[in-house]
Amino acid sequence: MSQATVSGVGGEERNDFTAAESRQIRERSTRLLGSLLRPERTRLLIGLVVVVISTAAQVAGPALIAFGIDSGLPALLSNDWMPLGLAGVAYLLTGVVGAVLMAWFTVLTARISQAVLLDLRKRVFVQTQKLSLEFHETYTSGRIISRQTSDLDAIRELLDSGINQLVQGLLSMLFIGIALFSLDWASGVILVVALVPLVILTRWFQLRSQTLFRLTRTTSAKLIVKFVETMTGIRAVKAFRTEKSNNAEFEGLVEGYRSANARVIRLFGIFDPGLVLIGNVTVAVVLLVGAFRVIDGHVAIGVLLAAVLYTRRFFDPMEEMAMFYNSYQSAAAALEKISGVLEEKPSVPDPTSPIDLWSSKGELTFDDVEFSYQNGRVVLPSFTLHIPAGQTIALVGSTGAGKSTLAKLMSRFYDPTQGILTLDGIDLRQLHPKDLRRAIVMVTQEAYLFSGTVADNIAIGKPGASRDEIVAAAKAVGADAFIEGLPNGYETDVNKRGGRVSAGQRQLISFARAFLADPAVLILDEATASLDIPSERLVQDALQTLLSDRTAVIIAHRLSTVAIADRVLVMEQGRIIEDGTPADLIAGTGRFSQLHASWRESLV
Ligand SMILES: Nc1ncnc2c1ncn2[C@@H]1O[C@H](COP(=O)(O)OP(=O)(O)OP(=O)(O)O)[C@@H](O)[C@H]1O
Repeated sequence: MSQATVSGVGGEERNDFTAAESRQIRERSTRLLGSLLRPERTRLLIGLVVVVISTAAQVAGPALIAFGIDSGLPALLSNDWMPLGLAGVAYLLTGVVGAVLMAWFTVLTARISQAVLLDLRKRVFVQTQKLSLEFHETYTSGRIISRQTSDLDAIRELLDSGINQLVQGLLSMLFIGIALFSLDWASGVILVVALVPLVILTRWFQLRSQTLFRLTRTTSAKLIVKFVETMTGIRAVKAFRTEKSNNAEFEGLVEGYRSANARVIRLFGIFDPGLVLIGNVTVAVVLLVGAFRVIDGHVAIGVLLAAVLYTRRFFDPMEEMAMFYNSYQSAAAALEKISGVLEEKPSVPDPTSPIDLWSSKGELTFDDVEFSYQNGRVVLPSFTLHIPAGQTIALVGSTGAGKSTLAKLMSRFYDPTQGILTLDGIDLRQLHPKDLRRAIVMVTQEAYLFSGTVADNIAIGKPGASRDEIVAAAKAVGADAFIEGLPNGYETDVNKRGGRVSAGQRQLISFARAFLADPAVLILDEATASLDIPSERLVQDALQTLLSDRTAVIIAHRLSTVAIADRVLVMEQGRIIEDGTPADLIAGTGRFSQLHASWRESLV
């Protein structure tokens, strides 16, 4: 397998990585983690010092008890309260210091994790928005939602508690080991022996859980994808009554998720009691061996008590550390996926040294342009086309002919695979993105309205537009009348009940948006065939206003639109097979005159 297959989101669907590919993915995650943690390095350093002191203070407890019992009590019998008093004060002090520092550590790590998560969340949003349409057309919305939700949650879980517990756990085990060996080496040796079954059990758990956790993640991701897909396509679901089969499929997925989780729980069902058992047996052995040695006079009673307390405490973080492994696994997988998305390069990159175009005339030229999507099949074979400034072009052709593809090239959603596409003589790839967006606007079929008011939605065309400008734009395209009729006029929330607008009205709002943007080139995917006649007339009038004084390319679905065009391009299988004025083409005998005839028939 070539290395290139795992770059970006390429390896997401695979789990048969070679060693080199795994390394590549791991390095990518590590790089991302490094770049996220770098700004937090001062806090991290303080946090490390704080947790070391706080754990040491907490581990001091049993040793002080041993001192109190073995030295304090005998001294007290001879009326010397000093050693016991010292032990008591020290115990209290270490307790307080340990607690205060622990609180500080918790706050510090929470701050770090918040900062890291916020940074990551922003990066994912900025990146997914920056990625070209090509990425979004293949990477499903369910997957992109998973990146921003469940993946970030997995990382949050790890940062919020997992890492704290791991660091505290490891330090505590280390300090306890040292304390135990310095107090009573025999108990220390028993603890080391106990490490053997502990390591075996943990290793067994790790190996088993790795596959199982991966299974729970993939099954839960499938659930999300199915859910998002169904809800995005809810209209088609309702129209074709696919609820039943969707339910059945979803049930199957839920069952898969449940059984994966059940297997994880069963695994914990063996691991947890196993840990407790090893802990208890070790404590019993330490107590038993210690008791004999106390009787022999080798060990003081206080030391034995401390040894038992230490042994007990040694096992306390084990369960949490095993859980850490769980959250670490999900977080690592999440980070791998997120780093893949962040590594993706936009297929339509911004120019490195952009050319400014202050005011565009709107002249478009395709010079020997060829285009194929990622799969390599040539959709638009090499062609040359000149669109003079100010011309209104109707693009017609049967479905799949390549009309939308041509439109997507003009608005630079994609770049040509060969040849050059220029605006006023400048290669679109060289044009400053902000100038490009100002000069060329595409109104898509969906006429998408974002949450917010009608006014907000129109203002998208020109951020910061005044209310007068917004109303003027609405008036120009004939949208003013219906907007004034909405419950709150321009302030009506388009997503609230009562604010719902019809397809034609949505189209008008998007026209007002485009009018306000006032681009030199307007590209319009005209999908208004379903409108009723009055709405159609309204939209038609709006269109006339919208198109005047600019270059316009309309994917025309209606005869009335073609009539207002200066020029018609007929496309077939990616080629422009006819090019002329509507009148000339109708008079001819080509594809368009047939199309025109059948349109006419459909009107009578
Ligand atoms: N993202 C894509 N990846 C691969 N192939 C694509 C993609 N989008 C479109 N195509 C293919 O490109 C060809 C042209 O599609 P295009 O959408 O441009 O046609 P169209 O003329 O606009 O059709 P319609 O009128 O149905 O919208 C079709 O064969 C289609 O299958």
